[in-house]
Amino acid sequence: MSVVQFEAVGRTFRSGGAEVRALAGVTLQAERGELVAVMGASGSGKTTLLSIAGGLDRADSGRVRVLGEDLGRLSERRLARLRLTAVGFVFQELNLLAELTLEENVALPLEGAGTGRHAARSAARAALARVGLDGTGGRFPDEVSGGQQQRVAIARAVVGDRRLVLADEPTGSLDSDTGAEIMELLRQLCDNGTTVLLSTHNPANADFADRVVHLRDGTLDRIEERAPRTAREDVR
Ligand SMILES: Nc1ncnc2c1ncn2[C@@H]1O[C@H](COP(=O)(O)OP(=O)(O)OP(=O)(O)O)[C@@H](O)[C@H]1O
Repeated sequence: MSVVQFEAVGRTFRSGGAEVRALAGVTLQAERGELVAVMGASGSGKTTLLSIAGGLDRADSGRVRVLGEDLGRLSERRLARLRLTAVGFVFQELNLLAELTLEENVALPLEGAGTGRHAARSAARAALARVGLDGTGGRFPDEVSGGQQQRVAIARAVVGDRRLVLADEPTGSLDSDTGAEIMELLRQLCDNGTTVLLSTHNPANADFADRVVHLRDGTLDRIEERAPRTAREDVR
């Protein structure tokens, strides 16, 4: 079973009298442990694709399956549940809450999904350890670097073993060395079984991908299969 499967997916926005076809007949898939990079010029449909994969927006044609669920058939309530339990989001803007500690920030999605406070905090500490921030849970976002803040955002996306991470330009606000460290981390998560769908303008990020999907004006231009930079031998 693919983690994400798009079959001829379309999405058209209407604002005023104008219509914008953000996606037109896009077919792609991502399997367990794969990092799939979505590339394309500004406005080519990358964010729309990620939003639909994460159930934040709905396709208006075609079929989208996530972890075997046909998103078009899910009620808003079940879609929200899937978002809370199986899917994590990472954005260019970190969206960490300044008044909460790192551990509290990471625990938030679990607490939102109904996990008790103690279990959520303990899962948050485990997620922080997975991103190389063991022991930093009591600090506040403004006490750590931008790269560390992005690691916290990734911990928040994977906490509780979410199987799909949707990352929209996650290195966009970082310098290139820190960006490469974040890509190494995403690659490592994939090698341990997470699936990452990443939108990026940066060809260096695509070097970490198993597959690169090129969008042009909402259509699939081509798909490249890649041998990713990190060795795959350590796949569990
Ligand atoms: N809510 C919306 N209402 C109207 N048009 C929209 C909406 N969301 C996206 N669009 C349009 O759909 C097209 C695709 O947008 P999208 O944000 O998916 O592109 P993108 O590849 O992510 O761009 P960028 O790299 O600049 O983030 C654009 O023409 C955009 O203006």
